Amino acid sequence: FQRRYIDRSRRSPSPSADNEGEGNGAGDDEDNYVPYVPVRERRRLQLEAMARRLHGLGGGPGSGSGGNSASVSDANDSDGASGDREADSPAPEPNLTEEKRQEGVTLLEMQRELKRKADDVKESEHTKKLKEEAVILEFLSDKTALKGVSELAKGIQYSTALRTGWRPPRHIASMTPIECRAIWDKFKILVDGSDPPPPITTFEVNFREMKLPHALIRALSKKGIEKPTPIQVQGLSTVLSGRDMIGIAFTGSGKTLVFSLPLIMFCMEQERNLPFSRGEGPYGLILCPSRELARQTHDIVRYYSIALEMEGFPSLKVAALIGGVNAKEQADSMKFGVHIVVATPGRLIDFLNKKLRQPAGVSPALPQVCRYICLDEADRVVDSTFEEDMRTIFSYFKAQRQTLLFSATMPKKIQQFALSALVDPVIVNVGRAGAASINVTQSVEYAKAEAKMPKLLEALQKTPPPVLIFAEKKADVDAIHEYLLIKGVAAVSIHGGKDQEERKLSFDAFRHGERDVLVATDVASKGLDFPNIEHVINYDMPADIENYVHRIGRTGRRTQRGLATTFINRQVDLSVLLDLKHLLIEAKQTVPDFLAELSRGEEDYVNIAGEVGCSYCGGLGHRIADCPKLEQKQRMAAHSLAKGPDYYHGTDGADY
Ligand SMILES: Nc1ncnc2c1ncn2[C@@H]1O[C@H](COP(=O)(O)OP(=O)(O)OP(=O)(O)O)[C@@H](O)[C@H]1O
Repeated sequence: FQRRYIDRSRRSPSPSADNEGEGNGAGDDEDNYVPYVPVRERRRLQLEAMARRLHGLGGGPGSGSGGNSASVSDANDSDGASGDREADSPAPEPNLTEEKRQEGVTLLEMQRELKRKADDVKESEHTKKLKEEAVILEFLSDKTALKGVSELAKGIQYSTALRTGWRPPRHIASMTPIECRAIWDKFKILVDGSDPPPPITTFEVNFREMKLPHALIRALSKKGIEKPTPIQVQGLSTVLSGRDMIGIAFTGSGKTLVFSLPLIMFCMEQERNLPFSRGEGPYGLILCPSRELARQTHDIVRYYSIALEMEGFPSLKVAALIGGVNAKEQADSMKFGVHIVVATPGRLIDFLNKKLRQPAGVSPALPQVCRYICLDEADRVVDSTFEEDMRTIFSYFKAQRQTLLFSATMPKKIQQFALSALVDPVIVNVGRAGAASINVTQSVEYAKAEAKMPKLLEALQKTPPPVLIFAEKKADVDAIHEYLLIKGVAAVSIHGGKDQEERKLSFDAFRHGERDVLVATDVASKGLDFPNIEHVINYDMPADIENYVHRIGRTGRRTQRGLATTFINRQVDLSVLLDLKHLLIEAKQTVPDFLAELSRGEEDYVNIAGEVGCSYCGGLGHRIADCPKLEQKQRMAAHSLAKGPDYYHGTDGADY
């Protein structure tokens, strides 16, 4: 299994991989066969030989038994990486050792000197690698800013964040930096950016802390929401203060409320001051990568705004612009003014480009008055729609707005892309961007293609329903769905090839517990919050590790625990498997032997000076220079140049 992967690797194998993957050359020349000696053993033999040589020379300072044993134990104590290098580097020549010995240098000192040199080499290699990566990243970043056309034309550069009427209560605002840091440390929150607003640790009922209305606190309470999660502790005060923000936190950790609640509060304030009239709005725009997620977010925003309206607050109009649904009806719903629009990017662009017939009175340039834009699952939105589409959307803005990006996975590349749209942002991290939720137990099983279906039935026995099954291809989703129905399992399915009505029916049946199993492509992997999913089964490993993180994040939400089972086999790309291996290690999960054995020497560069993994896709098992996703994207971009701009559209990724 391992050999196959090493053979399929696009990179030239490392010397150690050559040794391990001797299948290629084995038998070519049996006379030349040299048995493999493990590194630790080689190092021990070398040290023994050196010690013998020193004994043979009659001893001296540091060469007595005490000196030797100190050298050996010191070498054994050193970490594996440096040990490997020492073992691979040639042993000191006997005459050199003798020379040094005569200079009074002990074996221990020589050993330390060798280690220091090896570390220096390693450090300069790492610095070089980091510089190379910065150049690649720089090369990949398009210099066209994510801004409105008029801003670009007039050279407008905003330097301060928008101001809102919200202020933290005095006892919170007066917290010292040390007090803030203590809260961040307690909740494991990393905050970056100038002068971040203070964290707030409770949704205090009597207006004192987050200053949310009682009606909203009650509506939260009805959903079992009493205390803020870590991303809410820092995120809500940041957004309520009007600051731009990048919010990164585990799947199921409550990011949706961080951008929804402040937006509702801002719209209430607007509506109170100057009610929206016919054709006006929206004030806020939320972009989602899939229709189902857009619908879910729309429903959440409606739930809280209706709860407020029932208690005497102004009525807010919330509209959805979602592909696959009657466009005229959607446009009509905005006729009388709209406060908040939740959209998928494709339908929004059609709307902005006036491809859709708009009823009289509806503003053709939607974001003209828009002061708030949020990209939920931001990396997925940008990834699936392309940066160009984002530029189109941003080009319609006419004034400064508050810009927010949220996701559980947010590679550096995406953060860099977004920076031109952000003004003095605050970056809030709870856990590493791209880390899997710690509430999910991850199990990885080897399954040959033909054994997957029976194994699926076995996996379904592991937990009670509801269970989500993911597959990469639409055809596989259909095949699994049919198989499960034949076996008597109450299953439904969704993918990008089904019409919207069918998708909605399946989705609702599963959400309301009328069906036990939902089989889906990645359209259902991002952001969807089905209640109490017990088990996520990956019928196949997704082509990129971020999708894996999103898929398994459909279970283990809030504080619940969940199980994820993933089938892998030799068809999976080596890079993706290495990403998976390191993700499992990071999450302290059991790594099966067949995965643990896979290696191409990546351990040495998974973490370079604190920079972990690939800055393009976030995978932990490779660096940007070896990123399979980047490679594929560039190949596809070359194709699309030949085929025209619509080449990508219509896939499950671009779920318009
Ligand atoms: N403070 C809270 N206490 C308890 N439950 C909460 C809290 N905040 C949100 N929730 C609930 O947690 C669930 C997950 O929230 P949400 O969908 O916002 O997560 P997310 O971080 O956006 O996940 P994903 O990355 O998958 O999109 C929802 O059911 C939500 O109602």
